[in-house]
Amino acid sequence: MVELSGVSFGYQSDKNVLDNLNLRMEEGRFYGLLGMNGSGKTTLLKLIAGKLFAHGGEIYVDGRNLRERDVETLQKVFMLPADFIFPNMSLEQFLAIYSEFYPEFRKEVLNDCLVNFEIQRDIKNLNQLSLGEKHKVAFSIALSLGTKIVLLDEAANGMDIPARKMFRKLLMKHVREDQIVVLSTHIVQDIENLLTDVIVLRKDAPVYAASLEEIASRYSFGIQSNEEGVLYAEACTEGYHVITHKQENMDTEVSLELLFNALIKGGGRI
Ligand SMILES: Nc1ncnc2c1ncn2[C@@H]1O[C@H](COP(=O)(O)OP(=O)(O)OP(=O)(O)O)[C@@H](O)[C@H]1O
Repeated sequence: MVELSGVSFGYQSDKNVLDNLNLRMEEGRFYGLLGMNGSGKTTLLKLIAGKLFAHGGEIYVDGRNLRERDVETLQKVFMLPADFIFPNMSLEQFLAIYSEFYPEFRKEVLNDCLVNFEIQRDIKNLNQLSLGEKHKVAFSIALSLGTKIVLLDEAANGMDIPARKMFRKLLMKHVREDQIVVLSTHIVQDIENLLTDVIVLRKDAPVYAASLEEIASRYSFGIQSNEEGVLYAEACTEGYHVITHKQENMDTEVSLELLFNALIKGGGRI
């Protein structure tokens, strides 16, 4: 389990990016991390990965305080940064260095991911791959390291449409029940049908965190001809896409995009 208790962090002393953040992430859950540009998604992932130190509050991974930086705890977490850079070396050389630190590394998972992405296993220089290929290989490595906590920062960026589909399939296939996945993205379609929970960072409002079950039990998502009784509405050709309090006779499939818009500009009713 990952627990953040009153976590604050700012790059400048007079301005916090994250302020008194409380969150809890559990095994077997898949968290979609959403937020506008600059809302602090990457910063949050870096804090959980132990790359940044919280200025206030504490972060616990399986009950161990991340401030201790003990190897056993750090081995449980892997973050794939959005701006990762591969060194000039072969895949084999790279794995020889990385897999050493991650005892749950599984070559079979890596091979399966690469085959499905149609990437040759024998990569002589990781740095000479195309952008999309780099993202496919980096994501394949991230999945194969088998860490308990997998943090993916906009990991499907640079992938074409079939690759994004494969990205979702591989996550479904290879993520274990005891893992926690947190994936930040601006493209909610990348994670719809995959995630179990949503975390939305908002610049001037507290973080919103809820499971999809909770959201579906509280709200109805549907189409109405008017804005009567809605918590949030967006005009569309058929009338309005709306969020209302849970209604028995309304479609309740959660629309992440509508929920996100409601949370960002909906006037605080959700
Ligand atoms: N190294 C840094 N030094 C100073 N400020 C930084 C640094 N990294 C990020 N920031 C600032 O912190 C804020 C949060 O940045 P962060 O990258 O966490 O946001 P984000 O939600 O991941 O954004 P995006 O969706 O654009 O990737 C931004 O205002 C950014 O300018």
